[in-house]
Amino acid sequence: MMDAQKLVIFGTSNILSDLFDCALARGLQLHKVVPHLGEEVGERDVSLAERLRQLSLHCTPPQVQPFDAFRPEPGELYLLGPTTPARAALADELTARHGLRFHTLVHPTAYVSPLATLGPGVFVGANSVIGPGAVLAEHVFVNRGVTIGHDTRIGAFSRIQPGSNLGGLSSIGRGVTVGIGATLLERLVVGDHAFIGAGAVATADVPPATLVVGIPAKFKKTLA
Ligand SMILES: CC(=O)SCCNC(=O)CCNC(=O)[C@H](O)C(C)(C)COP(=O)(O)OP(=O)(O)OC[C@H]1O[C@@H](n2cnc3c(N)ncnc32)[C@H](O)[C@@H]1OP(=O)(O)O
Repeated sequence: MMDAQKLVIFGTSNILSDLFDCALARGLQLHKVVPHLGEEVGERDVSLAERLRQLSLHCTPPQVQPFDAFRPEPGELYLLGPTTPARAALADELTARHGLRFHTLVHPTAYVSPLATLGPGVFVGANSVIGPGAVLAEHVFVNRGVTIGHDTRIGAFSRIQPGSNLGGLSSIGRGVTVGIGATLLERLVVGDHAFIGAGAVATADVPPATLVVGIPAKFKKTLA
């Protein structure tokens, strides 16, 4: 029998359990978690230790390895743990140190058109649908229950939060966040590092590094 492929996750975030869930649903072995920067656990967050304790009730939890002790081993698959656009620096560091090639992880309940293209490091969560001709650049994070319309392109390190719907023929920049439950009409251009607030309906193009909120989505502030 072939050994299961071994998933290594770099950095932690509140989304870690979704990555565990998806990996298990895909039959991957949870091999290692390699924390990056010190973990900030807010009052309403769940710590890595607690996540691993909960996981150990179901399966063998991954080993936690310090960042500097990590060395690549054969049979490993690599994914980033944090979902903020700031994780671009982590990807760069791992590429520079170890020349890693990142895995593309898709939940088995997601539908990805065979005519779509997913870059390395992309995650697609449960029940999401990626339409034909869609192109997701490296490390795009698609949460649960998202739809991406046909021919829409999404730049590297963008994250699309649960239940949001993106129309077709749009161009979404790099490091963009689409908040939970937002809707973007078709044929839009969203600039790099823009933020579409939760529940917004974007009916027009969004300039780079701009927060828009509401229905229809309006300019709220320029982001640093
Ligand atoms: C599995 C999971 O849990 S995934 C979770 C995913 N989470 C999300 O998608 C959340 C996305 N976050 C948001 O939408 C947030 O509201 C943010 C990031 C836009 C808030 O940004 P901040 O810079 O903190 O804005 P702040 O809270 O200071 O609000 C600024 C103004 O915008 C308003 N505002 C903020 N968010 C929204 C929103 N989504 N819709 C309407 N108005 C909003 C605030 O009421 C405030 O208005 P005011 O100036 O009249 O007082």
